[in-house]
Amino acid sequence: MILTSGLQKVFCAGLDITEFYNPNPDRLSKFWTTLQDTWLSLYTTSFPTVSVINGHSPAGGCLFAMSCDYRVMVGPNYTIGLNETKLGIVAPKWFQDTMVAVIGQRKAEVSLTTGKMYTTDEALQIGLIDESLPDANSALKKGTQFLNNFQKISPWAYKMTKDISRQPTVQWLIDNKQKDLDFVIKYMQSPTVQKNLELYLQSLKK
Ligand SMILES: CCCCCCCC/C=C\C=C\CC(=O)SCCNC(=O)CCNC(=O)[C@H](O)C(C)(C)COP(=O)(O)OP(=O)(O)OC[C@H]1O[C@@H](n2cnc3c(N)ncnc32)[C@H](O)[C@@H]1OP(=O)(O)O
Repeated sequence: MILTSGLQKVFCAGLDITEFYNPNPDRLSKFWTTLQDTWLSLYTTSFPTVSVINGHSPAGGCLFAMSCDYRVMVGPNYTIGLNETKLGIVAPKWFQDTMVAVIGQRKAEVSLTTGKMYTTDEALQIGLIDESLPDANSALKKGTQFLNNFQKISPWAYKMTKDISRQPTVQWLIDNKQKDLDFVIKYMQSPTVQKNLELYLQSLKK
């Protein structure tokens, strides 16, 4: 499966920040549970996945890209990263662990604490993406070539290998789904977090 965007310059703008601003707890609960379930499904697919990152990919966009098996990004003008600290919020543990699995503990810590958005070249250098291509068509071709590798791999061997590799992060969320949800709902009601989100939303307006 190839995950890509039909938009001109945005792969995924991340989660809809307006869902966190002045949230209705019931609605936020459904929103966050849907996110948890979507991520669990994407991170544990029984088939190979590639993200063809054909535009900017902040926060939740970066999470979805990192959850695929391989990342091909169009360069040099787009950016990718977990920028939550720039919004004055904290990337949840499972977001962080997904990044650690891709780029390693040290680089992930620097990336997460600074909320850095990496250009395509920088992302390639730190291993956040696997390949950089100059346009969307060649990126799609590269992504397809990667998937073709699996024609000669046993689906069972593929899935078991991926499960072993991703199990700790997956299991943590399965075991802590409700705790994670309760924390997000409480956290999003904090006046400080709300103020940070208000300022960030204002900064996005043109
Ligand atoms: C101890 C443990 C703690 C655990 C607590 C857990 C709590 C964590 C919870 C949340 C985690 C959230 C993760 C996220 O994904 S947050 C979202 C992060 N996203 C961003 O920062 C992206 C911001 N957007 C941009 O940078 C740009 O819009 C860009 C994607 C680069 C596209 O640029 P451009 O094409 O120029 O688009 P515009 O700027 O014109 O945007 C158009 C309008 O859309 C609005 N917008 C953009 N992104 C978002 C978004 N993610 N959510 C809501 N709204 C968004 C933007 O304001 C424009 O609005 P308008 O047309 O009204 O002006």
